Amino acid sequence: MNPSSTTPSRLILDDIVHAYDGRVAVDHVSVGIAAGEILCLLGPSGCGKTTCLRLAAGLEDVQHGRVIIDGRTVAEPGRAVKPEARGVGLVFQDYALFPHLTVRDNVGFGLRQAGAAERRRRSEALLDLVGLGGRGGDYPHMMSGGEQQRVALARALAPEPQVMLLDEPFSGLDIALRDRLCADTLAVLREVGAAALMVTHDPDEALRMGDRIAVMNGGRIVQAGYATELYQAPATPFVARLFGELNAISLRVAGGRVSTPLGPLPAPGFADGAAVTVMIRPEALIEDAYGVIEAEVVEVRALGPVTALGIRVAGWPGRLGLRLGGVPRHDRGDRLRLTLDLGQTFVFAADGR
Ligand SMILES: Nc1ncnc2c1ncn2[C@@H]1O[C@H](COP(=O)(O)OP(=O)(O)OP(=O)(O)O)[C@@H](O)[C@H]1O
Repeated sequence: MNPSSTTPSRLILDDIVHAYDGRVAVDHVSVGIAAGEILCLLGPSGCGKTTCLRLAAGLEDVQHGRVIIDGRTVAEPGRAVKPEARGVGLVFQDYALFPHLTVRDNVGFGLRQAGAAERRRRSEALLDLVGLGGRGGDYPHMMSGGEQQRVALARALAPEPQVMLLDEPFSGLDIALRDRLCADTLAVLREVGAAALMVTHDPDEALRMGDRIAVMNGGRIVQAGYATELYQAPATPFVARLFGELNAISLRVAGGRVSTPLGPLPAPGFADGAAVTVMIRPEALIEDAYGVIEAEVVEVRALGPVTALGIRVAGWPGRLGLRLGGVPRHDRGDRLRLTLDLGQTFVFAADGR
């Protein structure tokens, strides 16, 4: 992502390279996040996400590149503004609350300059904001894990940071609680208008939380953009697979297209004879009484809101995955007619990753 693009960025990581013991963990990463915007760094374990966050927070010294907050360089090789002087709020998974302080005092911890009355007023207001109004007198051990995480969020927001850094803030929570906390956090971040950088390995969480998503792999950003861009136009098979397993087949291009057992697909930009991997999302296969693709159902799995079918189509090696909304309406052995949604099919160079 180009940090000098249209909206002024409140937080910029500019050409960050970082190595541990000579092994590169972050490789020329640049991101810019505007006020009121949430950018999710999404990628598998070990791809360098947390290192980026730690560099932005000042918990790690910058070896190459710069961290810029509100136009001010806060870290570059050999020079670093202290973490507490960066105006940054941190919500790290293991950023424990102080057990001997009440929830209210935990939230007010970063407001020591304010008078006692003001500190109390602001702590209570923040607890209201995260849905914990009236719980200020409790101690952390009296709260559930999700409630403690909301307290941690309120504590991070208390000094009204211009920048929020969140590292897997919802991991380890059950789905219902995670969804609620995601929504709460989103609302709070929007209200305070901070620039937020959030790390997650969970694509659902990134889609839910991120205004934009930067996908990392092997220390690099492989694609960055709006969620719809990543979903509809993945730059690599890796990005395509992030949002669910795909049906894949290896073929060769002929006459600007590739002939698949599901019909021909355009293959612009590929030379004749080029080896390609065709990837088709399960949701690209649409049940259609007039469809030209004939399939046989070989597997039916009810997944709650959707049903996953395994189907066979003449010429396709193995089975294809397909998803239909709702409870199962098919049995093994049923025959289906399908149409292919070309918007959810992708042609990548065979050696692409
Ligand atoms: N303090 C350290 N010393 C040595 N190597 C480290 C250190 N911290 C991270 N690494 C290595 O750097 C790479 C990137 O780690 P990082 O924690 O940034 O990745 P991540 O994407 O956040 O992973 P996870 O989701 O598992 O936390 C990994 O290979 C990791 O083992």
